[in-house]
Amino acid sequence: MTFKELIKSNIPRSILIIALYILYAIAGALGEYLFKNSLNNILKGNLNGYIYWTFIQAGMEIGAAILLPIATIAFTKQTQSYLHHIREDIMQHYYNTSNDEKVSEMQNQLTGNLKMLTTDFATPWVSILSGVLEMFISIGILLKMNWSLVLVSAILLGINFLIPKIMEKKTAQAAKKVNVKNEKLFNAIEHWLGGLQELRRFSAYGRLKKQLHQASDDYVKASKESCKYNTISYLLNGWANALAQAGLVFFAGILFINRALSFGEFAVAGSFGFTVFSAIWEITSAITQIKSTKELRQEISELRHNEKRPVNASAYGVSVKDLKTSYDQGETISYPDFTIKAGEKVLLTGDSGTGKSTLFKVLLGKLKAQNGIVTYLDKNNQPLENATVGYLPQDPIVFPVSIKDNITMFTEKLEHQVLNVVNKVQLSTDLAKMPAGVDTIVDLKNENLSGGQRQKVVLARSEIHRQPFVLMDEVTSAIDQKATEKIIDELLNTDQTILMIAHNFTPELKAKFDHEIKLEKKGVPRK
Ligand SMILES: Nc1ncnc2c1ncn2[C@@H]1O[C@H](COP(=O)(O)OP(=O)(O)OP(=O)(O)O)[C@@H](O)[C@H]1O
Repeated sequence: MTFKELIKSNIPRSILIIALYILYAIAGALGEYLFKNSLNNILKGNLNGYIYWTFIQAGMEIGAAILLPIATIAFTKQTQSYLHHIREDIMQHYYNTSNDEKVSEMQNQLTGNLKMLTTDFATPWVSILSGVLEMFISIGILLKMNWSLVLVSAILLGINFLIPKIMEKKTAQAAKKVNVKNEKLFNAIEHWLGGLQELRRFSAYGRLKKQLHQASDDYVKASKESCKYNTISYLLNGWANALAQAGLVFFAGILFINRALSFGEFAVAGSFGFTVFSAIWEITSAITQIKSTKELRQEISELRHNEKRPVNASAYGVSVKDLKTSYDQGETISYPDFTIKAGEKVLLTGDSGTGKSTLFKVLLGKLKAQNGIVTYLDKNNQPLENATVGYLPQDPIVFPVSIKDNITMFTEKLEHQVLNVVNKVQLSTDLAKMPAGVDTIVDLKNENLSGGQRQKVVLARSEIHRQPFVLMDEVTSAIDQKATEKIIDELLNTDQTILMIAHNFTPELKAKFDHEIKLEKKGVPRK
């Protein structure tokens, strides 16, 4: 996120915003400057002149007061539509990355971080824009009155610019810490509130409270620290600014005594000094705020740098040789060599913890093999590079749309096959009990589908999309024995290649598969 990008996101609106701020600054400055004429007319005892200039001045001030909110609304619109694009890019990024378990990180990026960008990046730019304009116009007016006023202002300004440097690093570090703690808080909410029912069942409110308390405490502490450094920075800037204003008024007074300024000019010089230094204060505070978001902006721009999701060919089979994997600080798991040819139906069995799910992670490219070769095969069982395989997890993922859409995944041309696949996965009897049938909307909150029904929906989805090679992780674990047997018969009757993890299958059911890969504990695999 850069200012240039923000401007470029809608150039005509950007021009309008800049024009509105220029007009606002001119109207405001003229209003102040013309006060000089009112004062000089009072000193001369000219009432008509005084009234005339006072009305002109008031007109200018009213104009400025109307222009500012219009400019602010236009700028807010610009920022929000730009953030909308960023939000879309971030969504695209998470859609494209293969690692799915990042809900809390995504939430943090889409809510907390974008909010932070609005308050600490976009809004300060308004202060900079209006501040710079006010400063230049005021300096121009001071120059018109007496060049030495500008010289003294410049020296005082230099000092004012240097002051914020003292706190810059601290405020940036503190902002980064707030971001880290915010993500941790989101993580805690996701992980602990996700299991609320279970915690209730075991009366574990104390533990829930402790976990969330800790995470929110850390976040509050980091926010407080960030606020503390921002306040110190604000105070330092403010003090330097107040001193500079007093210095300029003092110098204008000397010029008045030496008759280098009229009384009216002396009076408004102070007010222009105030405008210049207030503008500087606003600008420096805004710059500090913007700089504090540097790392955050870098992180977001990396997220926005979306690479296209590669479209890989579909695998029809796989060959595994000398495969070993291990997790950090975990045991090494060795796998037997095996080949699954196109169209074969293979069962993957083994006790808990023998590495069945880990093998799936390697085949899906989510986990790197420590040793060995995994070769995907095409239709003719020839090696294939960078191929994709389908995957059905044990916990079926359904969306809050109709059962039909959950099966077709919004591909209209597949709709005519829905009833056929619904029969194959034994979902028809379940649908018969639902008044809306396949048009029943899946209610994730009230769970209107049972675990077994959800598994059937996901199996139907896989069946209708016909991925040539699918890894299935206990996909019938919640379905009754009779229906499971019928579903397996249907699955085995297709030309799909299937590698299925299953527990507790009867010997008769197992015998229907082409072969079985049995994993054993302690890295002693047996085929
Ligand atoms: N993310 C992880 N980090 C560290 N160790 C892990 C991780 N995931 C799994 N393991 C370990 O790897 C081993 C194999 O686990 P895996 O989940 O592959 O077994 P599994 O055969 O699928 O078990 P189950 O039948 O219970 O699902 C286990 O010892 C497990 O503790």
